[in-house]
Amino acid sequence: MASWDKDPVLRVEHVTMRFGGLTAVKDLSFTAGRGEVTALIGPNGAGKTTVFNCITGFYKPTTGMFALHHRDGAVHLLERMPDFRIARTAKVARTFQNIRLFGGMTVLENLLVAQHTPLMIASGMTVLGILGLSRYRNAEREAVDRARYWLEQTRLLDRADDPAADLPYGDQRRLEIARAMCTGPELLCLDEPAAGLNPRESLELNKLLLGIREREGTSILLIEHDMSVVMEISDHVVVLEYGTKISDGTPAEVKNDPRVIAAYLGVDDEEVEKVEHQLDAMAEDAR
Ligand SMILES: Nc1ncnc2c1ncn2[C@@H]1O[C@H](COP(=O)(O)OP(=O)(O)OP(=O)(O)O)[C@@H](O)[C@H]1O
Repeated sequence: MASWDKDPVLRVEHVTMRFGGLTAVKDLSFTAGRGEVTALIGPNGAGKTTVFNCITGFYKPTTGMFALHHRDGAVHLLERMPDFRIARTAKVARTFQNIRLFGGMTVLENLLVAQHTPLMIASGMTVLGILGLSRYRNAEREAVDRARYWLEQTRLLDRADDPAADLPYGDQRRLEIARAMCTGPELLCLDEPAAGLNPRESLELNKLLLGIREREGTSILLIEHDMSVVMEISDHVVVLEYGTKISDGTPAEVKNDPRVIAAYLGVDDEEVEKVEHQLDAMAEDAR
């Protein structure tokens, strides 16, 4: 049994998402393992972002289930929860394909805003609480410490007081990851984190993500077009094409799967069908 099936953090079961007449995701099932990096890959328009948008509550799937398993055994059915509860209760954090920071706020402020909810809870939701309660002051100190920790991990500490919009592109991408990590997620969803990075920044991103997996034990689900990132850091790769899963396995298994090769080489549909027939015949022979 694959490691991701033994101890899953996320189980996606028979998910279909339709937009009017267009089926963006078709009967998709896969599992993401706890403490592992799972990559969701596929050509443009394959349905990857739609899956992310369903996981984080931006869309509700037409049918199907997303079960998020916490370490304490609690299971959250994401498709039944509003998006703020997916973030707060199920503890799923995400970054976006296009960076969405508060550009006018400082780098540090971006990380403190991300921790707004625990701070408000500590205040008892009252102004007096904010002014007087030691509980609030402790929570505030913890929020600053956590922000500082993630600024160190992402090598952004020296830019803490600069407006986020002033950071170079690669730094902004790392800040987005720091912001998501400040919420203490069970599952971190990253939408094309390597997009627009140069090779050096890409290597640095790999190190950061592997560090998050090793040190924090955070499970990561990743959409990525950069195959050097996918092959280097993933434990498990799921491949979509036209909304359907065409392959699912370790990076080495997926890389050598003729269906994946065909999908990525952009051969015409007839050719893909031919390869599929060959594969089916081989599977038949093997039985
Ligand atoms: N809100 C929407 N309304 C209608 N169609 C949509 C919507 N969102 C996505 N789609 C369609 O669903 C399909 C899958 O899109 P999606 O963005 O999920 O693909 P993707 O694999 O993330 O692509 P890319 O790699 O280019 O980001 C596409 O045909 C897209 O046009």
